[in-house]
Amino acid sequence: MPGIETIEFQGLPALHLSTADGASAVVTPYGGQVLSWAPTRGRERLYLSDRARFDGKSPVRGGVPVCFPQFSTLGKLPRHGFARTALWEITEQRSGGDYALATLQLADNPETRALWPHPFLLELTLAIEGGRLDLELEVENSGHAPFAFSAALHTYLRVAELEESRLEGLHGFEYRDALHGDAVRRESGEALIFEAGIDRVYHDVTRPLLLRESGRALGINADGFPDVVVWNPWEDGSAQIADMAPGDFRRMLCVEAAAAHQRIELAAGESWVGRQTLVTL
Ligand SMILES: O=P(O)(O)OC[C@H]1O[C@@H](O)[C@H](O)[C@@H](O)[C@@H]1O
Repeated sequence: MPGIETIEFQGLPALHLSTADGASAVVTPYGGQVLSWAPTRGRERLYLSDRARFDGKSPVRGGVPVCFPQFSTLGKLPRHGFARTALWEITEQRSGGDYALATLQLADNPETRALWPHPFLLELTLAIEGGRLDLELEVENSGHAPFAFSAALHTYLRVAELEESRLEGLHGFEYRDALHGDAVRRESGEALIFEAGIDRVYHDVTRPLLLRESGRALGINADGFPDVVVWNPWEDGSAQIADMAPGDFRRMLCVEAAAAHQRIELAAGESWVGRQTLVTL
């Protein structure tokens, strides 16, 4: 039956969204994290590690973790902030014949204020329709003083074979390369191909991206998020990652919509919105 169902996913509470034409997604309030997305007439498009921990404490390796209020180690908080390990609340569920949508919220609470002293409201909305997944992250400053944050939708895309995949659209953009001493360079390749680990923040990306694989392609568009992070740990990096099987680096590529290069300043009472859309082509 298409619509929205409450399910248990690896022991976590979750919503299963589906449409009459066969698209589906799973999201859990734990971390406000999308765990699965399959478009109409298509296979799963998100990577989720077989070794992911679903203990309600650890970050879940895969799907779309929400990084907030800190991207990576750009601050004093735990890596990628606290939103991905906090319990969010489901606030809206809606579906028609051809679409399904859910909204989850996370508000500041004693645990978040102990780490980061600001009142805020985060809202994640996911919507599926046909070959499309829309993710929207809204950040509201619900306090009386300004704050600054960095953030990302840390999307783990599933690929059949990374070495046969290419990412188009980043040509000409400046990036910071975390694997080469944070050197800042300009992308000179027409497409990124993957033959080694990669951990880059591309700045102010204004074009949609295209992930090409043999036999299929995925359009990746962002709005509001100025940056794109491209990450794959490769063989050496994944040896340090306990919750990922050794060969899995070939099956995933993170293409993240991020506000990482510069923090976003939000005045009291103001909101900011960032989106990432994935479309099968
Ligand atoms: O292992 P974590 O905390 O989920 O982070 C994974 C990766 O996330 C990426 O966004 C960062 O650019 C990488 O540096 C980091 O290693």
